[in-house]
Amino acid sequence: MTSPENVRRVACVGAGVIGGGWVAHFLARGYDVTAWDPAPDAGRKLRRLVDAAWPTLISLGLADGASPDRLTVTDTLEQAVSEADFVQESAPEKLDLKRDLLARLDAATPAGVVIASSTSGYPMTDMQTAAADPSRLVVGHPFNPPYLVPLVEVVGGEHTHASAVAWASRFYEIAGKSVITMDNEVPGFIANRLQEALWREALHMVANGEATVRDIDLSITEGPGLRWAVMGPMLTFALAGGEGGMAHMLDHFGPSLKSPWTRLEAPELDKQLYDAVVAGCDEAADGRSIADLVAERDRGVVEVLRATGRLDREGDSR
Ligand SMILES: NC(=O)C1=CN([C@@H]2O[C@H](COP(=O)(O)OP(=O)(O)OC[C@H]3O[C@@H](n4cnc5c(N)ncnc54)[C@H](O)[C@@H]3O)[C@@H](O)[C@H]2O)C=CC1
Ligand SMILES: C[N+](C)(C)CC(=O)CC(=O)[O-]
Repeated sequence: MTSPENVRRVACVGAGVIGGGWVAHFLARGYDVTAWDPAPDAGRKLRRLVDAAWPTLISLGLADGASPDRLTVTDTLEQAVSEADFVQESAPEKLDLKRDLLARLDAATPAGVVIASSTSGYPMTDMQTAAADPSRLVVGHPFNPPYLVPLVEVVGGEHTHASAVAWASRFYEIAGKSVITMDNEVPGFIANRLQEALWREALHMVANGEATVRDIDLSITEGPGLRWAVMGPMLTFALAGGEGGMAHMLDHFGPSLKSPWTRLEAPELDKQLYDAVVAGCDEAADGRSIADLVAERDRGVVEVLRATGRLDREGDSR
């Protein structure tokens, strides 16, 4: 098995929003990247995504020798993975598709090479059932866009070997990511479980006419979101306790946790709610295209990373 330090070639299978973002990230980190996606126009879309991200990646600093020319889009899945030192799967979030694809990847990838899935929430135990060698299959859950947002959540399944989880965590670190390695398959991992709780409440408020899509977004970008880029919800709330810190915060506000501030069931995603959320986002976009919004988001994330000193962290360059 190649050590994480000696990885040269990464295969990305599935090259949409997240697979394409992974491709841009690994190219910027100086890897050779092979990519495969069954969609007829996938290669063209992928190169467009990489080209759009590249100026930002240059401004952040590329690894020695990094170049978009080191991307090869292959005609088959087998060609993409046959010489890979690591495989990142980013196909659609459908359990049966992931099961079949991971089994196919396992059959085509050289023995011992770790294969990671970008899944947003399926436990690896449920996805690895059809693979001949499930021991090398891990979840490597990224955040959009993977070339800018550092976090990856790594966890194995029941049949994953601990060494594959450790290998993937180390590799992602060398490749410039911030890694949370999980010992157990917590539903939704950590960050998505938190995000989904917030999202569920947001949908309830839109469905009940309690808040507009714009109100929801402003409530985060002008409020808690500003603090969360600096400190997480725990330390942020510790400061709500003043000199008494978290202990005073819990004494003061802990009992109100029992107040009915939250609705625990997910709302029905019926047509009315669907249409309200889509129309609200169109209105919030205010004529900006998705490409405009991606560029605006990327500029903002880079500024936040700079302002919070995250760009010069140890381990960020290889
Ligand atoms: N979009 C997001 O914000 C995030 C998505 N993810 C996860 O990443 C994965 C991919 O999601 P997206 O990139 O958003 O979806 P997407 O729809 O943008 O891209 C999926 C790509 O997979 C390709 N594809 C279809 N069938 C395939 C197959 N059998 N084998 C390989 N590729 C196939 C499609 O042609 C498409 O290009 C999912 O597991 C998702 O949960 C994880 C973090 C964030
Ligand atoms: C929307 N999503 C559930 C696919 C988001 C993620 O999984 C992570 C992210 O980028 O926020």
